[in-house]
Amino acid sequence: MSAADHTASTSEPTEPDLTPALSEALRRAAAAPALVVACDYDGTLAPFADEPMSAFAAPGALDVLARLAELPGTTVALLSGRNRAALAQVSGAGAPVVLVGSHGSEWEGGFDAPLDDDDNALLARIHAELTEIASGAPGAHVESKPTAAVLHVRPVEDPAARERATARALAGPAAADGVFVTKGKNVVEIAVREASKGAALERLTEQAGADVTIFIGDDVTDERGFARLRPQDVGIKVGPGETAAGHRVQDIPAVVRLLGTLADLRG
Ligand SMILES: O=P(O)(O)OC[C@H]1O[C@H](O[C@H]2O[C@H](CO)[C@@H](O)[C@H](O)[C@H]2O)[C@H](O)[C@@H](O)[C@@H]1O
Repeated sequence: MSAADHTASTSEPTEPDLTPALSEALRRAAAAPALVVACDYDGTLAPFADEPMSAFAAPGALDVLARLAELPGTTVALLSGRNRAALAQVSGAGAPVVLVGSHGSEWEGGFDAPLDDDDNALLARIHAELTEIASGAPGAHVESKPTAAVLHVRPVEDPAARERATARALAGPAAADGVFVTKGKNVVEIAVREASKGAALERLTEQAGADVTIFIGDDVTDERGFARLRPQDVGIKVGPGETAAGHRVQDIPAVVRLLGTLADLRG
């Protein structure tokens, strides 16, 4: 059943935000001996902001994650496109919450495959080209990550300038050989290493020996995570848009309430 089907079948939800199917899935997950709860950060737990380091977690989000992470047999993870240091800083989250950055490729011990000289040279070139593109679109800026450079156009007021900058990035540095491109929400990210939230979820699931994994996300990059969930797992898409997730909630406050419901059921 698709997320749209679940959204449509809202006859008798037990919580205002939750369809009966999602309520039942949470009840089942809460009873699992080993549970992973993995959440995307931006757009899932934190409202968007023009300046990435000002995108703080929604009220109650960190408290409920910490509460879940204290429960026996429960692994809680933030699985973000951000680099790990930025994720830790902006979210304020830390152990026992597991932080996985750079779209699933950056763990506590760093990257599995660190960059070599050629990768670093390519990354520097991408960064320079994106910086030149950003200089032509007032408000645009470039975020540096260990394996990627990101053109941000959210603060660009003129929609035509925003479109132009995005198109230039896609036609220019994003079309180079050996790069991996992610077009997210008002961002074009160009990486020199491939990363997948799907592979990261599988690793979290295996490490924890999880009977059930819950993954919550809002962006296109999260679709690679939803696509790799097992039948017994629970994928939850936040907000509108096509998705491979089996369930959907409307917005960030609904995510915080849902996590609270899960903690109550499991606690
Ligand atoms: O996987 P996520 O945790 O959702 O991270 C995805 C990207 O999030 C950040 O960009 C997004 O949030 C910014 C702050 O609100 C916003 O300005 C931008 O428009 C959004 O796309 C982050 O800066 C990126 O590095 C992440 O890849």
